[in-house]
Amino acid sequence: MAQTIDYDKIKEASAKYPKLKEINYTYGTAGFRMKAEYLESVIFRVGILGGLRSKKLNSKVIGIMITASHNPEADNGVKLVDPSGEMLEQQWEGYATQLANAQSDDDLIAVIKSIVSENGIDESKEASIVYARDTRPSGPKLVAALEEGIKAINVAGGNLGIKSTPQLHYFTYYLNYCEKPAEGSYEELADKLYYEKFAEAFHKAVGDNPCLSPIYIDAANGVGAPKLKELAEWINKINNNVLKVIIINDDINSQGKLNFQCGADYVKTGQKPPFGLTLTTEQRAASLDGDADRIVFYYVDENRTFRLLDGDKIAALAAGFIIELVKTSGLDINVGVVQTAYANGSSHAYLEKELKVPVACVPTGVKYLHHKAQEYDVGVYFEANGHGTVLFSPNALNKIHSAEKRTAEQEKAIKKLQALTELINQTVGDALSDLLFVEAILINRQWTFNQWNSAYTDLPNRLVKVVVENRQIFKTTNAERTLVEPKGLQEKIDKLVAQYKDGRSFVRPSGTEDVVRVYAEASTQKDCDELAFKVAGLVYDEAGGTGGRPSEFL
Ligand SMILES: CC(=O)N[C@H]1[C@@H](OP(=O)(O)O)O[C@H](CO)[C@@H](O)[C@@H]1O
Ligand SMILES: [Mg+2]
Repeated sequence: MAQTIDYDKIKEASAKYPKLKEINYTYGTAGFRMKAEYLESVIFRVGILGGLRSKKLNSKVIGIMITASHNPEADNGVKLVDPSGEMLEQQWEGYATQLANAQSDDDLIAVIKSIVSENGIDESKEASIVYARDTRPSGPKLVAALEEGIKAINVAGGNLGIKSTPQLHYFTYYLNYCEKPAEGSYEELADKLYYEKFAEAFHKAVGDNPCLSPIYIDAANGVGAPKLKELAEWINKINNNVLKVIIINDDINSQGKLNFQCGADYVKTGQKPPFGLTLTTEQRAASLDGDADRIVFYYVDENRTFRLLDGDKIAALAAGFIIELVKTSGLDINVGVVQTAYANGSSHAYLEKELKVPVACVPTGVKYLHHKAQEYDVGVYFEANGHGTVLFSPNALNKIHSAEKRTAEQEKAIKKLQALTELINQTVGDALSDLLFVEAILINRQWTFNQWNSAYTDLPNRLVKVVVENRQIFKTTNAERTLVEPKGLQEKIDKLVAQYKDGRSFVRPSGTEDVVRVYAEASTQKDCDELAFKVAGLVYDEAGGTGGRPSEFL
């Protein structure tokens, strides 16, 4: 197919997807995300942008995912994925915003032409895109808009159908950097290659250790339900019963249920089990989010206290296991952990003092964590909310996969490391891959959740939202832990924090919601709540709080 850009064709197609005048779109931390009915023109244009990006990168395949993750079912969103499976490069986020906001069809053409000229894009280059969607009812209509965009810019598009976000990331990477698949539809291949890879790696990582008790998985009534079911079947086809998952909240066809009173975000924020799950002390459970790229684990202890094993706990488990294997193997590989300011203070202290591993703190948003993690041979990164993965550098992969002349013990450790490099989805945080590697570590250690949890005790913490007139006036530094503006506010926060044992609090504008977030922790829940609501009250009173002062603010 000749793939030159036909601007008249784009203009004609664009007329069917006029921009909604009153809306100002921003490609934020998680791409474009809002009520689904506002997104058609945006997604049409994202199809065009994907074509331009592919042409710019010498015909490499670009991924596009239509999802709004843990948001309510009525929302939707879209994000682009670069050829290696990473998030879209930052400069192009700006182009995405410009394209989405072009008012008329002529403006749109002008923006496209400026992107072409700024980037020296060869318009005649071949280009291709693969795209997928989650289970939201608005998905098919938005896919149709995307396909119109892809057609308008005359590039090849491959529809993967319903997939988890990490599957789309992995398949995009696969098409660009692995053997080209010989036959079969992309929709089927994107499942098969994924299941095959992770099922085999899981068996390698588990070895012949005895398996654990069943784990209940709350799939948030999202795409994780069918995908995990198939993945588990694939795993148990190789060796029956090695992974026993009981999937709940698996109804992907029922209106309004997606992420409703269930899912990783609900459990993490509310510190309680999802709808449909009453836990006994023996039960192990985990929750995915709506597009299956986050996971948190939990159980109730012998006092019937709910215990959450969040992203910080996953990072500690993974780092501890990998460090031990690296030591035993005798390989010269460094390990580092990357967190954000939301990581619990106890987890930070445990990593630095007990595991003696370097810990970096970066601004919120997976792309910052991912990039920082690339600086280590093995970079473990997790947001407290359960989104994260482990990256092995080319240097580390080379050492792990070509180590020779070792003792039996070293050999065993190296084999485990090799298995982990395959078991972990290194393109992006992946709830299903994370589930498998957590289970593999626990199986190797023969640990209960309680043993995993005992590494350190979380400091009580509280996250509060404050609605303000203009969140753009909040400027931070020091990986978002210190406010620079509004001037003088940080000093006042510091004075409050100083009144509490183990007190810590910081304030930052959200990148995904029109609110300012206040985080606080302290040695008791009572102190921590008091600190959080005092800081929230301070922000409300001194920095343009609006919509009524919530009664709990102090
Ligand atoms: C405190 C918190 O959980 N923040 C979330 C949230 O970002 P905010 O910028 O805080 O709105 O959404 C991001 C995208 O999903 C996620 O990466 C991040 O961890
Ligand atoms: Mg998600």
